[in-house]
Amino acid sequence: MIPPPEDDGTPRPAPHDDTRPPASGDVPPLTIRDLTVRFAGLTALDAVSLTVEPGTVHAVIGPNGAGKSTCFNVLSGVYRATSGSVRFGPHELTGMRPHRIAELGVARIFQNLALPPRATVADSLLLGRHRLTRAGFLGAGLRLPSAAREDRVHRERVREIAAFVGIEDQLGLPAGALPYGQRKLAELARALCMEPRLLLLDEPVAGMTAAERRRTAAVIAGVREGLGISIVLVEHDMGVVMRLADTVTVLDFGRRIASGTPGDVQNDPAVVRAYLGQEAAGA
Ligand SMILES: Nc1ncnc2c1ncn2[C@@H]1O[C@H](COP(=O)(O)OP(=O)(O)OP(=O)(O)O)[C@@H](O)[C@H]1O
Repeated sequence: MIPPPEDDGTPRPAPHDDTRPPASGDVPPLTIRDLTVRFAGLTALDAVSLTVEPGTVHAVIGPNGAGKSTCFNVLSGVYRATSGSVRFGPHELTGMRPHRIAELGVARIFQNLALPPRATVADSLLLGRHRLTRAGFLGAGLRLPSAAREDRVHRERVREIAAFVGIEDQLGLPAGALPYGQRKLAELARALCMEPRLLLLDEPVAGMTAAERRRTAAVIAGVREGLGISIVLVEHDMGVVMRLADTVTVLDFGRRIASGTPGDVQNDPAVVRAYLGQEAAGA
């Protein structure tokens, strides 16, 4: 059972059960080489390279329009690369369909809310476990004892993950009835229900209150430390980036302009110029 996280502490997930693949130790590097994406004359990503080491948090930051979402869309199979390569261990992800990428253990949460609003949070989280279900449609339909047993195990795991994220009391509610911040936490929980090896987080704290931001950051830190999975984080909140990231890659106009520890990139003159340029443009 996962203990509910302390508000100011780092939550820790439970040990593995037999319905999910071991994450830690089974996480390959994500290697992006010379990734280029063009849209009708506009180069959204220009020969970007980066490596996400197993079990680390790698933040991708940059001013508006820098190419962060485009990068995520290629990683999750939504966009096709014009050229370059994205490897997750032995698998080349470019050209793969989104569901095949998901089957490799790559889970994404979106910038905008994506949970079905009328389904209960519990049902949405159970759907996240679809890839791990062995009984299949027929076994579940025939109410075989093995299917019932498996269903119980999955429901228990959903409850553990919900408690870990701090939404256990909301499991019976429709997702649409939850306040915005809790809905985003429910999305994070759904992604964790896939037992991913690589988690793509697209602005996970955008629109949240300060307390929800702290909670989400603690959950993400707990996921990294407890499960050992890799996380790619796109986030505008620099406090969250600085707290969570092991490595930061900075994009500007589709190009990688810096990469290193949070401390390194924070003081990099090219990064300061890129962000000052954005402020000047917005002024
Ligand atoms: N489907 C598309 N068709 C045409 N242009 C696109 C498409 N998707 C992104 N772009 C363009 O690619 C560039 C990079 O956009 P992208 O959304 O990746 O930036 P971003 O760093 O995620 O920005 P933000 O922080 O505002 O979300 C922008 O100029 C954008 O207009």
